[in-house]
Amino acid sequence: MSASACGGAAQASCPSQDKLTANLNGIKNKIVVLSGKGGVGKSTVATNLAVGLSLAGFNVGLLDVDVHGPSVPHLLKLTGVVPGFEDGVLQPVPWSDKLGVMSVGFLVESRNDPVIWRGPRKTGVIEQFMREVNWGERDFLVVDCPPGTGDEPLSVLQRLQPDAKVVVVTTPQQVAIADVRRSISFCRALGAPIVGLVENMSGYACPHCGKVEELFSADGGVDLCAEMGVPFLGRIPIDPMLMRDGDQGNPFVAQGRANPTAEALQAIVSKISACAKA
Ligand SMILES: Nc1ncnc2c1ncn2[C@@H]1O[C@H](COP(=O)(O)OP(=O)(O)OP(=O)(O)O)[C@@H](O)[C@H]1O
Repeated sequence: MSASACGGAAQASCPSQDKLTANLNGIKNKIVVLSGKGGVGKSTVATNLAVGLSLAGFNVGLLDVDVHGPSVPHLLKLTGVVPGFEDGVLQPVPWSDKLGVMSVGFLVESRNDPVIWRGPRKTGVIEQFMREVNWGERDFLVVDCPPGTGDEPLSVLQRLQPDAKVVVVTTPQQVAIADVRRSISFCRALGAPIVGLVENMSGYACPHCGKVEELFSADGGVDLCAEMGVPFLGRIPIDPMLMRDGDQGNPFVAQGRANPTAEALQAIVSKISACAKA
């Protein structure tokens, strides 16, 4: 089976869903970043994708629905920010004039408090995000999901239908691949088209010379794409600068570096923007 990015079947929406998604009507392209496995770099990919698209001139929203570990505020140096609330709707927090951000992390009072919410509460928060954030006119909404195929990705994909597309993130190891295979089946069961798969932490980028060395098994993501007919979007190496930038709240793609990691991220941004509805 061969695969190309951008594909996707439209599905009929229902009136109650139309009401729930009214504040999403001005968004041309919805990209959901997910993975069956935790810690593979979903937030890193989602944040750099959103920033990269905004730097390419697109008007972008970034929505973080990881209720248990919302990391987007930290990755963009926006921790402690309280979003505005006007006319009954939340206002995205501006990172720049081209990128607005909303995260469940903005609504949790303390960064040290655990979020102990059962499924319906989590689903309710996600539906509130869908319904009550004034996204306005955007070229893209990038959604960072928590790991797995549970309530949060299910709610997001159901609410964003019929036109959400998915970017799946994995690492090369078989233990991640097995979970990510389930994510692909999950998307297919929901009728959500997959733009492609990113193999993150694929090899190691030397901080001195930039050369990428294979560390563990390679090509797990490529093989999975071939097996399941999913487009391959690229490999991002383990790069200490990518981690350090994230820790410091400086998105890597905005630092103007020229190395294999920057090239890989830029290529992913270009592939996603090539699929954009104008
Ligand atoms: N290619 C990479 N090179 C180096 N560090 C990376 C890379 N990708 C991600 N990281 C680091 O790995 C850690 C986990 O990344 P991230 O939070 O993006 O994963 P996640 O999949 O969103 O996690 P979770 O499942 O907890 O939501 C972070 O410290 C991040 O900086």
